[in-house]
Amino acid sequence: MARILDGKAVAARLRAGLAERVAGIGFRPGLVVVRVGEDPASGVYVRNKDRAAREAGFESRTLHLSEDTAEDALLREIAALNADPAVDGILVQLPLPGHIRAEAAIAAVDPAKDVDGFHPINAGRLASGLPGLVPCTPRGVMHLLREAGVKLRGARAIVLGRSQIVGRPMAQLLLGADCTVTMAHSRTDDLPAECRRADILVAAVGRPEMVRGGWIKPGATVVDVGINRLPDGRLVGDVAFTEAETMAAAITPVPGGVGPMTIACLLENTLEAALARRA
Ligand SMILES: Nc1nc(=O)c2c([nH]1)NC[C@@H]1CN(c3ccc(C(=O)N[C@@H](CCC(=O)O)C(=O)O)cc3)C=[N+]21
Repeated sequence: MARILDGKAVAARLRAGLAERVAGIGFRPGLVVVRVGEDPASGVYVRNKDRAAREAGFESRTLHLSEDTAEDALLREIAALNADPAVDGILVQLPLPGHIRAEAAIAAVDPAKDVDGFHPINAGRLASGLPGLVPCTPRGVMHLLREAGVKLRGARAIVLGRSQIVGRPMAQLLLGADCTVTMAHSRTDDLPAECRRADILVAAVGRPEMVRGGWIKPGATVVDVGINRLPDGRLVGDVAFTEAETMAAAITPVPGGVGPMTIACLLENTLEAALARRA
């Protein structure tokens, strides 16, 4: 039976460490989450992030704009936050309403305040092996793998999903840690066979319980980034957990796995951005 990688506990330790560092720097790093409209899933995330930020001594606020906000009005709000010296981190909550181009909003954020790490400048830095702000979820996954003592150098890793937000930066970080990385996606031939070769499997596809027990190499480490709400209200990942845990050596649960790490890394990025801007 697999060891459970307790993201909730690791995230709590990470946040406690950040709180200690913040207490020693003489100012409160400022984080602003920009939320447009009423996407219900975003509500939970924004509240959790706000509480975590305050508990760790950050200044945190949400700029909540109405659903019908025009794109150029949103870009002006972002420009004002870029110019505000008290703001160290800006996160534009996704998804945005359909009439706003997400790429335009992301590109409008000052790369030095881009604590999501989604700006093309930061994505390019990561792909080039240069320092920059790294997306929170992949960063959180790397923390979890290191904390769990998972051997990375030379290991075969597979990333399911090629999103800008998780899959691509995840593959870059694993590559940077000397894994042999496969990026798989909806068009990959014989996905189960690809998965069975992997010592480390990271699932980030957003399809409930798609990864079955038989896809997992015995003894592998399984990281489940998916958070899917089923019609019956249950929260499940992209991995069929009860099947997978009989095959894997270590596995992250949903909830309580990667999600809490994402929030802790948002704070870590905000502190990093705050210190870098003042250096
Ligand atoms: N610009 C932007 N950046 C994001 O990072 C971003 C975003 N937009 N839009 C929405 C998604 C979603 N997301 C989550 C983060 C943490 C949990 C989390 O902490 N989940 C807990 C609780 C889950 C629950 O009970 O609902 C867990 O997995 O244990 C969930 C979801 C960040 N996102």
